[in-house]
Amino acid sequence: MGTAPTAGWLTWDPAPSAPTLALPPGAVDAHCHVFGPGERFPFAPERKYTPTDAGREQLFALRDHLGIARQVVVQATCHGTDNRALVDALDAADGRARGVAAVRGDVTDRELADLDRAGVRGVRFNFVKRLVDAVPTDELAAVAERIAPLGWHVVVYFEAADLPDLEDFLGRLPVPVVVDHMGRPDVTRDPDGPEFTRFLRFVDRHDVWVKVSCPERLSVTGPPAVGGERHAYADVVPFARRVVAEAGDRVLWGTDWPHPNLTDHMPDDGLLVDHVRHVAPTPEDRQRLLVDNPRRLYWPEHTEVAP
Ligand SMILES: O=C(O)/C=C(\C=C(/O)C(=O)O)C(=O)O
Repeated sequence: MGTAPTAGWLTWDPAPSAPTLALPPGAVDAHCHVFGPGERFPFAPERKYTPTDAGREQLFALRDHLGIARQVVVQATCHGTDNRALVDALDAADGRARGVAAVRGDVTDRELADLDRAGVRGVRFNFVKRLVDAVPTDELAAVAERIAPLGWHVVVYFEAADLPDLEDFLGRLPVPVVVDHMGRPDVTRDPDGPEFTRFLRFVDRHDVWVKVSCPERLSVTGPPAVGGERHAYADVVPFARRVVAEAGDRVLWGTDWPHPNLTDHMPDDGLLVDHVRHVAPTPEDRQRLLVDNPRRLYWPEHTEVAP
């Protein structure tokens, strides 16, 4: 695979609007990535897409533009298990970022210790077939056993149809589990229907954490018309509202910047912040979603909200 971006790649919005929602002090973007830059941090040979560069400087600029205090940088599959770009961003963030890395079963204890020192607090198990080749679950289980003493957790990314085959395995992991993008529900179905109810039953049974992120990936109705009112992705809201209502002390939110692999539009990150108003309608909901929950998971040493 060459170094040119994947054909038709939609790159991130260099000039997002200013949110109209003022975020609470200490708000955390709990799901974002860095891509390269490729000349410093080459993309993995085994990757299934090649993005445009999206480096730490742009990531931090977005943080400041949106009124966010801290970020959780999640290793993207385009970098495979080469976590150097992630660690570089953590090193430059002056304590305002934590990381979720990608590792295989042959990771050494020294490598895990170095990642922990850099600010990594979890590993990501990606089950989305268009992104990665499958890793044997016994290898993943062994990784989970080895990160447990570090106090880390596992972030998982899967399609809704994969849940029946994964829930027993995920439920047995000896560490907290965090699900990306609500497990990618089909938002054309009933948010109170059997599919999403099964997901929330899994969340409840195993105290699973859930990111109410990526409405732009899940929505069928899409963003507002240009110049329209700023209520975007209305079809995703009932699903996210259920998660906030039923697992409010284990929900997280993130921008998913720089938004890899979108095909029909690139979201305005300012709109994604405003979308939170509809997902977490009260200030108490937003305090848990944006400040208290991510602090408990990523900055437990902070007893007070640091500015
Ligand atoms: O950024 C996301 O969380 C979603 C996607 C990509 C990845 O997670 C990744 O490459 O690591 C996707 O749906 O293509």
